[in-house]
Amino acid sequence: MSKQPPAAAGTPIDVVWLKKDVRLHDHGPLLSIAQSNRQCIILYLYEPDQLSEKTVHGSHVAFVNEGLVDLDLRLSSGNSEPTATNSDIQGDIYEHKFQCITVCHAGAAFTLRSIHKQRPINQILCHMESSHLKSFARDKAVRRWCRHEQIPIREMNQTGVTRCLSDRDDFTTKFNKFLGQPIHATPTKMQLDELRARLVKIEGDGIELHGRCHSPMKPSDMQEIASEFRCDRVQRQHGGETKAMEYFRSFLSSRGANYSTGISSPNSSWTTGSRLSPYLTWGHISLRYVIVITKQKQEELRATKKKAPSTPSPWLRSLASFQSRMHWRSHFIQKLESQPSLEKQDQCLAFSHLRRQPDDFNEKYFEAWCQGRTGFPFVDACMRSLIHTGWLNFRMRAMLVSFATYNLWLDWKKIAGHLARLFLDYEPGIHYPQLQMQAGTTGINAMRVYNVTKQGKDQDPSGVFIKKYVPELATVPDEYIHEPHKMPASLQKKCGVVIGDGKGGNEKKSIGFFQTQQSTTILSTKECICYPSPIVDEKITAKSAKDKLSAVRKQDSTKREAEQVYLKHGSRRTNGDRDGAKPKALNSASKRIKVDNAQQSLMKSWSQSQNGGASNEKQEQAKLPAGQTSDCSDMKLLHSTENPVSASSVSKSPLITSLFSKQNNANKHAEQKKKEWNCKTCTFLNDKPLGLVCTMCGSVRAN
Ligand SMILES: Cc1cc2nc3c(=O)[nH]c(=O)nc-3n(C[C@H](O)[C@H](O)[C@H](O)COP(=O)(O)OP(=O)(O)OC[C@H]3O[C@@H](n4cnc5c(N)ncnc54)[C@H](O)[C@@H]3O)c2cc1C
Repeated sequence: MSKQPPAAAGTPIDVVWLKKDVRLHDHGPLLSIAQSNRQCIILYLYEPDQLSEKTVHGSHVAFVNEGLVDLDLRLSSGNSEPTATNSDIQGDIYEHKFQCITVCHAGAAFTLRSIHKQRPINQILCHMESSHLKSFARDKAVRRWCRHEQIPIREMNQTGVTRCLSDRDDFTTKFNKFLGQPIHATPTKMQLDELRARLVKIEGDGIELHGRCHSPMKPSDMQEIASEFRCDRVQRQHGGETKAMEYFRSFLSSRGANYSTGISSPNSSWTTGSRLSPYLTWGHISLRYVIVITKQKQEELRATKKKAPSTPSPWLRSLASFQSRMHWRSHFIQKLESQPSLEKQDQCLAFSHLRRQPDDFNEKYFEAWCQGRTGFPFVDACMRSLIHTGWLNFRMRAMLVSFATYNLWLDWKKIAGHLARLFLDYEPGIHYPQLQMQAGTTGINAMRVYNVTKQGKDQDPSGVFIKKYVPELATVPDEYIHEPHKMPASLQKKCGVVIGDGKGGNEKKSIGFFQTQQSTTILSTKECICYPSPIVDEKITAKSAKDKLSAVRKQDSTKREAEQVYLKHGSRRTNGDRDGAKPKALNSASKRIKVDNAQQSLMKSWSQSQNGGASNEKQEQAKLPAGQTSDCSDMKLLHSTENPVSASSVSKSPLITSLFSKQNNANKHAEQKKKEWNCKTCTFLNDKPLGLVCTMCGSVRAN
């Protein structure tokens, strides 16, 4: 180990600011300081403003802590191999004393300022984060401060998401370019030994840092988290790069073979799914590393297949399917990066009034859903399994959201916090676009209303999953396990389970009764265990919800707005994918976009010829990418009656004739549109031109 002289006070230092990237492999910032000869601090912060988000749960912090201990152990032992196993982490992680990582319970800008006052910062190295609004705000504040102090901040990319992406068409090219860059080498043992010698000794060097933590901070001590969420989950996955690598290895060597066929059922997906999501979210494994190593495995498999083409193997199909999902990850995160307001706002504003009318929110339904006491065994099992483990497969997550937003008619914003706290892998960039997609408010995806009873029968035919997580129903015969309320009273008695509140009461009483109980407690009357009867009629509620959504989807204004959403966010893959954004749902809109683009260029050249080449500001504006207009202004322009082109000035070529007749229709349409007005309160499009109040929400017309 080469010894460095102690830091002279005032020698500038580098700061590696760890965020959601607590790992050693493919870590640009850590490699950069490992290769340098500069003094540095490796900093991790428990940030009060970020912890106070309603989405934070103690299990998230506990998972992060395991990652910190794992990394600290590796840095301090010089054990740089990502395949190394760290048995030390199995002990009480809260006993661990940080050797290499400086951890503080304090805000980012505040801590960096404090360090800089005591030892000038030469540069800050970190990864770019595309997360919720509070983290955007935090990053902006840090960047502002860096600019003011003239401290370079290098934010490296680890997701393949592009900041300030002006055109969604460029996403894939840029993403592939990101993937094509070499994986950052893991620092060698020698580099780590040298790095350790260059770490600033905080107290030893007389540096005082507010909120310094010498050991991981327990979630139970974090006052910023609401007290009921400062706990952990019994059966969650454990954090750390070592664990992440174990999961990845076992996936590629055995578990992943039946990925394609196994991921739909909550029984099989537990093992056939990669289970990498929390590691990817918290940065304990790198996205690029997973994609590249999987690609290598795919190449090996292809080579083997060439040698023995007749040997059947599910591997290639499974890994192709897995790779698509790895790509979707960034595809979804890009949406939030490009439009952070998706956390709070409907992607397609035409749906903003839905589920937000005065009587729409039913607190009892919400509570029953949150606790897994809806009387729909499969829904309840999924919710309770999440409560225990913090993980659920994709299909069942989608089903939970579908049930909440269609059958219970709950606003996706009301359920977002609960699910985020439950998901150990909570990733805002996937969470909000997915929530909206399942709730049907994106405007560009097909409406997916899950029949929860059918899902149960398909994915858990003999009720194994249900009986595991809804033990009240353990004695129910298989033929009734999906609809226990259909059991005759005599059979209920025989099984020792009463469906309803056990008092012969009606549904509502039943919910009230269960709502006060802990989610996993089995309730009992004197003789029997109780399980609620269904809180809603599945078919009736699904139909009513579909009708309401369809009515909005059919409106021309919705379609026009959906076009804008597609331009800004839609997947450009022509075949679409089940879980990805699906242009198919927008076929007509996509066609219209093409025509409109042609119209725009024609209109521009016509107007230029009419105005002697002077540019028409409004039409220039109409050419702006969707993301650069505050609303659908470009589409409004296209349909505006200010079109300077007259029929006589147009050539009679078939293309022009057809476009011109389309333009005439558009003009007629625009006339019609002038009579419609959007409610300022609920955004509902009212078609009564002289109406003084909104038909939907009753607000007084403001325009
Ligand atoms: C309402 C809803 C909310 C969701 N919220 C999250 C979330 O907060 N964090 C999260 O990681 N996933 C989320 N997902 C996507 C998906 O359910 C999980 O990624 C998956 O279940 C994780 O298990 P796995 O690692 O075994 O996935 P695998 O099937 O093995 O997939 C590998 C990786 O690909 C990514 N991925 C898989 N499916 C999707 C998808 N549909 N969209 C985007 N990326 C995907 C994940 O990073 C995952 O780890 C959500 C899905 C829904 C329907």
